[in-house]
Amino acid sequence: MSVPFPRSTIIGYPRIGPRRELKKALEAYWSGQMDGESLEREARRIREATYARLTDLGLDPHGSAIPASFSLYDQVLDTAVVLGAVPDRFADLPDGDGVLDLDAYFTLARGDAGRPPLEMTKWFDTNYHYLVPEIGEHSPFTLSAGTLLRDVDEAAEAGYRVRPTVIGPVTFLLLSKAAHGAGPSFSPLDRLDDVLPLYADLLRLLAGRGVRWVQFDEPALAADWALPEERIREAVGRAYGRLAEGTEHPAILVTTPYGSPGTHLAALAATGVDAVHLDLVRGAVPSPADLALLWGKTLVAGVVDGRNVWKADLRAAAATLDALRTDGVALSVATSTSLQHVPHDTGAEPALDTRLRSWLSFADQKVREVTVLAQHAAHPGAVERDIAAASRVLGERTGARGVARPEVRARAAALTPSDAERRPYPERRAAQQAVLGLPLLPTTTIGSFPQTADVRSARARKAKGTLSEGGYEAALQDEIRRVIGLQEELGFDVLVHGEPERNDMVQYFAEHLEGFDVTQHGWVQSYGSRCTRPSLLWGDVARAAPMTVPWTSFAQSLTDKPVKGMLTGPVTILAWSFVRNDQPLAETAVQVALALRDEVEDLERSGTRIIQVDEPALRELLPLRRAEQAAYLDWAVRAFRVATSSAGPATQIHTHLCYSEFGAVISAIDGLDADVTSIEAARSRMEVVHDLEDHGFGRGVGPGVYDIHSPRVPEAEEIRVLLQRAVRHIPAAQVWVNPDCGLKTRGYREVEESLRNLVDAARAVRASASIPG
Ligand SMILES: Nc1nc2c(c(=O)[nH]1)N[C@@H](CNc1ccc(C(=O)N[C@@H](CCC(=O)N[C@@H](CCC(=O)N[C@@H](CCC(=O)O)C(=O)O)C(=O)O)C(=O)O)cc1)CN2
Ligand code: MET
Ligand SMILES: [Zn+2]
Repeated sequence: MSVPFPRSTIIGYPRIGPRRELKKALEAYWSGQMDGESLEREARRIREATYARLTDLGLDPHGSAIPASFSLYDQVLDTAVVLGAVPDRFADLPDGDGVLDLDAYFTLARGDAGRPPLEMTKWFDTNYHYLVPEIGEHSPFTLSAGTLLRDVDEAAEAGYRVRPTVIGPVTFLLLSKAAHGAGPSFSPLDRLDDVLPLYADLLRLLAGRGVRWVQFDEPALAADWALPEERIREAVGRAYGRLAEGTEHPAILVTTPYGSPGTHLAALAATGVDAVHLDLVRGAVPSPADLALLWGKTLVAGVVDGRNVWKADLRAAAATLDALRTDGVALSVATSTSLQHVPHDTGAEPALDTRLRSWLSFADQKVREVTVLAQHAAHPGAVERDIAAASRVLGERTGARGVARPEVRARAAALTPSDAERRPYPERRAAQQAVLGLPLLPTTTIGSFPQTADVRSARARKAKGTLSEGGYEAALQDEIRRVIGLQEELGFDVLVHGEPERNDMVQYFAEHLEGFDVTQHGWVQSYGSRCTRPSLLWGDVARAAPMTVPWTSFAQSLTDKPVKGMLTGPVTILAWSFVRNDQPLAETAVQVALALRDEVEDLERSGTRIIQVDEPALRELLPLRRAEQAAYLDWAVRAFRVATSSAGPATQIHTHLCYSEFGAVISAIDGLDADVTSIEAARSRMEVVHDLEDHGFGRGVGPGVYDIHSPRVPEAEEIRVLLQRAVRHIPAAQVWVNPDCGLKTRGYREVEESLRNLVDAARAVRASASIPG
């Protein structure tokens, strides 16, 4: 019999540190300013501080309630390393005593001169990015559990019995891609039987270290995949049937965050696993029949939202827990997902409006909510005061000024279909060509130029008050002058102002729109050491004044070439913010769209002839279950069109997409009705042009020809080959030439050279392309 599962837990905690200590240590190490020993020491300090903090907040330090969920870079990479699933090109990396050396680990994550890193992609429907393991038909697996064992021992030394967390075998293989050279019918899940013995060995090793509970994360069970559902269900049953066999292993918790496991729940419940976690925020509350399946196990009820920052409705959560009370099923309380998606502590935000702050719950506050609800589950009525206090706050939030603004709602309600409709494309195309007179294969960039240390430091000094508004503005104008000058010198056809005024493409707009607030320290890991501060969208959204017009107009005053206005689209603004949870996303999207519509009108009025509205997160919010996708794409496309459709026919609307595979949503992209769509393509060697061709995409497209995620400078010849490939599949008259994405994370040296090569390549192809019609 296993030891009981703790009454309260969380399934993961932020790793970056309350003041981004891990980010700073990693970047210092990578730049050679910190040695490996110091980095390891800092990481250990962060882990121990986390255990101490979680103990203070009420998790049992000895009862396996604290997850050992730390990672130096990414949890999927960590599991790949545990399984020895390292692609061939890294075969020569040193691996001493079962612990991959630090530099080897970072080489997998970041690549080196001769080797590209593992590919990075979105983690479910979040703004977190994981590294994609590459699994071939015969890739060897070898257990390398050193880091996991070290974490357990180190915690024990400090007085904690923690719960190791690993990505479960089904999710690990579903998230992997087939290694280069695998047959067309191969899928990494075919290797399930080859990884299970390693997982079983791992369990034995952990048991030997005194571990009582192990957590296997299986978020993949909450999504639909290309493989048939039965195939995955069978894999779940086989995997956990095997791992839960016998008694010589720690008890097993399987988590299913980000949605409902659907029919996989029965498969899981039929195995000997000891506890199952359900996401009861995004996923459905199980029926009595489903509950009966869990007889003899612990149901770890994820009732506290791990994706959002609003104080929990404790009364509703308590009612959910009451409904789950079932004979023979032990109940434990948890978060719906890992807390890696939320900032550490609202206590770090003294500058935030006190009213708004009282509505918020970051990671540390959520741990408290979990422990309060666990007390309710054990002794109904015991925490009535806390529950009543939470309801009071919720009531205040509902009635607070700015949360429901009649004029904003009336405007959204008055929208008609024609407000989301522009003139037919052929008419627009002719009008735009008359105004713009662009050459074949026009060249442009995606918007941002390198964010220099000077620009960031100017922004930090302005925030501190040591640089005046005027001084800041002058510094940014200097930067815009440099960016315009550079683009003119390089010979670009459509220029940008470079976005130096933006700390982040979403936060900048949040700082200028009503209904939003921003935090000082609310950082959330996006990938590796990179973080964002998601904005807080708490009220009805409206635009008080133009947000971008002065910068764009200033840039336009410096050149005769057209300067593109640059906005972030409604879906992306929602995806990268913490959004109010008291109304459907679709309604909030329309409000943001209307605020952007005002900006589009002002840009147009000030003489801007081209306006780009970025939607890199269009694919990110796509529901994990197919059945819900059409409804989402419908409102997402409509929001974009509401934002852009007031533009006259001669105004050219661009959009930009990146950070995802867009093949699955090509129809929706077409539905945006943008005149020009730039889309990430260089990293995948132009694969997307096939999707565009098959779809018969009829308007302008700029498949990226320069991978901006790496400091490598592409040769003109290489870019020319990509462009040639593009014009073989898409009529040259439709093709634009641009990088994959913005240049803000790059340095000027490599950018200048790369852009010069890009313009050279465009000229070469222009000279050779036949102009149809
Ligand atoms: N929100 C969002 N999500 C996104 C993206 C994106 O651009 N934005 N891109 C995709 C990939 N994700 C990314 C996420 C973050 C970064 C990134 O570079 N983040 C920066 C922070 C950018 C920022 O907010 N900068 C601020 C504040 C920077 C800062 O740390 N300031 C220092 C002081 C600065 C100084 O004195 O030099 C401090 O506060 O301590 C600014 O420029 O003003 C980082 O982690 O370092 C890149 C890609 C998908 N999701
Ligand atoms: N306009 C933005 C930029 O160039 C688009 C970025 S998409 C992540 O940075
Ligand atoms: Zn982009």
